[in-house]
Amino acid sequence: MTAQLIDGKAFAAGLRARVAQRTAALRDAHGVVPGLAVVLVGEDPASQVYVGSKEREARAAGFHSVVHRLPAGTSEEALLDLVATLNADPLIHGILVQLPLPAGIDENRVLLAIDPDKDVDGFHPVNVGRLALGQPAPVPCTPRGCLMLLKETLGDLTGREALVIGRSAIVGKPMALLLLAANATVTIAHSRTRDLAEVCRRADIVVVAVGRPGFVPGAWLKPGAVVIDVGINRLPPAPGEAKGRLVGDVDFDSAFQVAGALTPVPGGVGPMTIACLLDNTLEACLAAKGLAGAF
Ligand SMILES: Nc1nc(=O)c2c([nH]1)NC[C@@H]1CN(c3ccc(C(=O)N[C@@H](CCC(=O)O)C(=O)O)cc3)C=[N+]21
Repeated sequence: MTAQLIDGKAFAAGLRARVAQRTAALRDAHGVVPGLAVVLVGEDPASQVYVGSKEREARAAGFHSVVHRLPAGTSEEALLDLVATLNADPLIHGILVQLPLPAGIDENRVLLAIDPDKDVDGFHPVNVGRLALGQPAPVPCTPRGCLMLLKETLGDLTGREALVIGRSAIVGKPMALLLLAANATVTIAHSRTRDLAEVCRRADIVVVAVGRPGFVPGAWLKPGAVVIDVGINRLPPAPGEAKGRLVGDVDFDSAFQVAGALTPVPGGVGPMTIACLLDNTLEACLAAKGLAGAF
């Protein structure tokens, strides 16, 4: 038997529709419109595509959506000034500074400058701390989307053996905390882990976020495992192709033969990230207006 495909694209469309519905109800009842500001520094083509999608989908949900496109040579001070302006703007409830930032800009300093209440990425140290402590906080969009897909596929995660491969601040670490909060037994593996194939074979849930095409082969998986592929890797174009194919960190064809369920790339985790960003922005808006839980 081959794996069930986990349709992140369809799940994300449903989540966006619910956000749009709640946004319309909020506007009709209170005249309040969630505002999202996205800041993009430089001209990285992949970042341009993601930021374009965020802007389009925020508009489609009925948000006030603003994108600030700054040249690659922008100074750290100018970026910090923009963040301060957005922090003070009453029409903006969510601020996202697209990462990575160009060399020469201190990412940590910029993330620290964002008002934690407007930090819809959940990257501010205060929100990282809140997540670690189990306090309410905006949760990073990608791991949050992964958790939704896991719960949709498996239901209760209590007692499941979960393996997170990758220990980044934006995916691996928060993913492990979310799985722990959901009562899974969590292992975090990384580039120094010994015998990863053997560690992987024990896992009921595998979340892969390492940024290497096809890193996890089907042979590493426990038959029936649920596999979430966070990787988005653009392969070099094959002869006759204009653009290379997009592939994940999991070797799809071999994993498809062994896994119980598997997210595709594209159409898996990526669309969930943006849908969760919209949901986090709506929640930040509701909290700012004292309306949390009302819509
Ligand atoms: N502050 C910050 N927050 C982020 O959330 C953030 C960021 N910086 N920097 C870059 C990464 C990457 N990211 C993606 C979002 C959507 C897709 C997505 O929708 N992908 C589609 C395909 C897109 C395509 O065709 O290129 C899919 O997987 O189906 C991918 C990647 C958000 N990021």
